[in-house]
Amino acid sequence: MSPTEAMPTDLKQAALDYHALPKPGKIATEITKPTRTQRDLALAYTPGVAEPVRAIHKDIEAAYRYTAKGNLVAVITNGTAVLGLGDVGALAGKPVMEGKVVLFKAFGGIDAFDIEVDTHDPDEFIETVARIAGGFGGINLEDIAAPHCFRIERELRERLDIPVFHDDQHGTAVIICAGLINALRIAGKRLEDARIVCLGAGAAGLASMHLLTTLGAKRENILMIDRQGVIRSDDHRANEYQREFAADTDRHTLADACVDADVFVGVSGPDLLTADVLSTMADNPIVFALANPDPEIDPALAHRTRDDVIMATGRTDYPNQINNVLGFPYIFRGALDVHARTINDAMLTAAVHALAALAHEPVPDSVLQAYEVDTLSFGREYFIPKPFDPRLIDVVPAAISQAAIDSGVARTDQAVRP
Ligand SMILES: NC(=O)C1=CN([C@@H]2O[C@H](COP(=O)(O)OP(=O)(O)OC[C@H]3O[C@@H](n4cnc5c(N)ncnc54)[C@H](OP(=O)(O)O)[C@@H]3O)[C@@H](O)[C@H]2O)C=CC1
Ligand SMILES: CC(=O)C(=O)O
Ligand SMILES: [Mg+2]
Repeated sequence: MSPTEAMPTDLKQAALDYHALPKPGKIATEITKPTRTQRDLALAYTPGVAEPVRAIHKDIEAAYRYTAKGNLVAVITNGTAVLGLGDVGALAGKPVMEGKVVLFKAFGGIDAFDIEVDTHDPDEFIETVARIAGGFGGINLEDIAAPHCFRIERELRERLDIPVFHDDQHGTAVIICAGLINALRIAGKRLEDARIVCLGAGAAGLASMHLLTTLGAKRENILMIDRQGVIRSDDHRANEYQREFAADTDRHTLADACVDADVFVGVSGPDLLTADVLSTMADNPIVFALANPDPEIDPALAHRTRDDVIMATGRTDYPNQINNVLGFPYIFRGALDVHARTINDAMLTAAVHALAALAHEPVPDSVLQAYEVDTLSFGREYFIPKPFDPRLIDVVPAAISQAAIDSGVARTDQAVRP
């Protein structure tokens, strides 16, 4: 039985009530200026509002000074890969997008709007986003299925001079890399030698394996798998993005691939890693079962199967939550603080190392209280910071802003937080 099937009905009902009451949805807008008097209105609206209009007309960079642009991110989806639920359509993706808006605000202090674009045509999607992007300081693409997500992100990056960031690719990649650096240390293994199996060769899988190789993982040690099996160089079905990882191997199935593997990364769907297959992995196997809401293997089953397993999921209710919530609020915070034009690999790498290092530091009491535990210290049950860690907002954005400045993509060389 998967964890969600095991989820009590009252929790499912509580989730529906949470979203419905006391008023529908999870977000609203907030006014930041006085609006009580005739004079307030004359400033906020006509005639006063004409002054910032003229200033921006003369110099578009003035939008950062006179509008909410600099602290505003659009969370945009087409609903084609919503969590692990698949192509549920743009509107059904809205609760997740509102959720991302909540997390941007709660963890990053960033204002965000969710936008659901109802099209399966990547060109229509790109055109829609490009035309509304100017009012935002950044674009967070969310839950857009591979392979369209790759072209959508590349073309929008080329067209826009604000960060365009596909969270499921790069946010996930950052957290997987940070978690894996630390998990490998616990296992007593090196990234350079690790034999890695990645189940899911879509947005999250391909971006994560790509970032891992830039950090030292060997491409020849990685096997990528989708519904058809291992992506091999002698089959011709791989798309242009998967071909980077097409392997010279006679292993065809997930079971073949996992024999003696050091690491399993699951970014696919529920209950796909069986106990039998986990049994064949190398000693101290690292299992990141990251599909949401149901992981590739129930952690309880994994621990019953192997007492040496080093385990993480994408969920909040188990130890070691490898989830992009640890990434996007802080990555955008660091980027917005220096009005960055883009988010590049140097910034992602800075985030990886900042997150990995923080897990080695003593854990603040507020985190222990939030998780109702007496102690947490670096080890099998804690190798990635908790989302409620109050140090994240200082440590990660600072590393991102500095990397943006050093790599020449910041508009200012001093971080300014609105
Ligand atoms: N913890 C976290 O922070 C994150 C977790 N995820 C999770 O990762 C999963 C994938 O997301 P994303 O990459 O955006 O989606 P995509 O649609 O881009 O890719 C999904 C990939 O998973 C493969 N897959 C799906 N079901 C199976 C299966 N039964 N057997 C083998 N392969 C399968 C697909 O193969 P095929 O093409 O053959 O169908 C495809 O390669 C989701 O469950 C999502 O919740 C994603 C981002 C962040
Ligand atoms: C966490 C997330 O972004 C996902 O599962 O799609
Ligand atoms: Mg997502």
